[in-house]
Amino acid sequence: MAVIELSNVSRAFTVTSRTGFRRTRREVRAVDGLSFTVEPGEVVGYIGPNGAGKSTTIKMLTGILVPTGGSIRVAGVDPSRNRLKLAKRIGVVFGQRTTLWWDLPLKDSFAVLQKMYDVPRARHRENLATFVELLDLGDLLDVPVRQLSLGQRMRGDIAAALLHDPEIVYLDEPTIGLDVISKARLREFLAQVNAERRTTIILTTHDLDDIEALCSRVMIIDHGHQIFDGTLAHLRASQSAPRTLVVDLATSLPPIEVPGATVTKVNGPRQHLTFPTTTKAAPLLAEIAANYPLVDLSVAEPTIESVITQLYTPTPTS
Ligand SMILES: Nc1ncnc2c1ncn2[C@@H]1O[C@H](COP(=O)(O)OP(=O)(O)OP(=O)(O)O)[C@@H](O)[C@H]1O
Repeated sequence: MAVIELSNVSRAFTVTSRTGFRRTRREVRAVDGLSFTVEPGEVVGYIGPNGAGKSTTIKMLTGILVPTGGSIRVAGVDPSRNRLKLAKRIGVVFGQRTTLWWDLPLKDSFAVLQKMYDVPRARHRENLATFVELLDLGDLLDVPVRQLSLGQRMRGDIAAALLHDPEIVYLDEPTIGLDVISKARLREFLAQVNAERRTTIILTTHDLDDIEALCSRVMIIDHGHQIFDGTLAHLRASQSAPRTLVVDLATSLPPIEVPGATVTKVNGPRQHLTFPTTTKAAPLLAEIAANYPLVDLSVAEPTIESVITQLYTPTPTS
């Protein structure tokens, strides 16, 4: 049974602007007729350009915002009507701000959370020991949160969001501002939590490496509408972003001529060619090998960035 269910959900805001002495009011539809379900244990990447409606969706899923239309059920309840009840079953991390107590040492924040969520002491101890080890928090427990670096604080925030064994976790930009090693460790940790605890994860991020590392499913939203829902492989296949062929020749030559492909860069004996995803690579390779002194070659799939950029870019109408 689905753990998250949205049916035709909308959320509008009234925005007032002033020009001279005139005040005008207009309606912004942050989320507009959104429907989807999420099954227990799924890791869903929820992505979209700035202002697409991601945070508004997450706020409705936690019950902070009430939809102006449609219905939502999270863990079997309406979030806005059962906010406190639901709080025990979900965890939330907002990368841009902390939910920890600024002046308290990390361990005291964790102790407050144990009381707030009424977590049995033995379970709390067990979870804390696991997260301290996996997130390398041992040396940080006595440090006041305000003295932690961004990466250290984020690890603390993630532990805090998981200590009460939530079934669902919403992560909003959890890797923002972290260095590559911290990002990789955090992704590993989240994958482990998902695998071992079957925690459902909804991940909002602008870092597509997070999505590639963690998400079995990606949902893309733009202007409040869902524009894609499927696997990364489907997403790649759904768009016609070109593939790249990198060819190493025995000698430097002017751009080679290969029907169906276009040379985009010449770098000494190395030439880069692009060709549509609909074209098969093998005949191109045969053509090059037959006509040029080929030494080595590789085919690069379109990056997920290029696929998504193409998806966000409206096609010009003629
Ligand atoms: N409280 C509010 N009052 C008025 N408009 C709002 C409010 N909250 C969001 N909006 C508008 O709703 C739209 C969607 O905003 P939202 O914050 O959900 O986008 P987002 O996808 O999370 O963007 P970002 O990636 O920049 O965080 C935007 O046009 C935003 O200006």
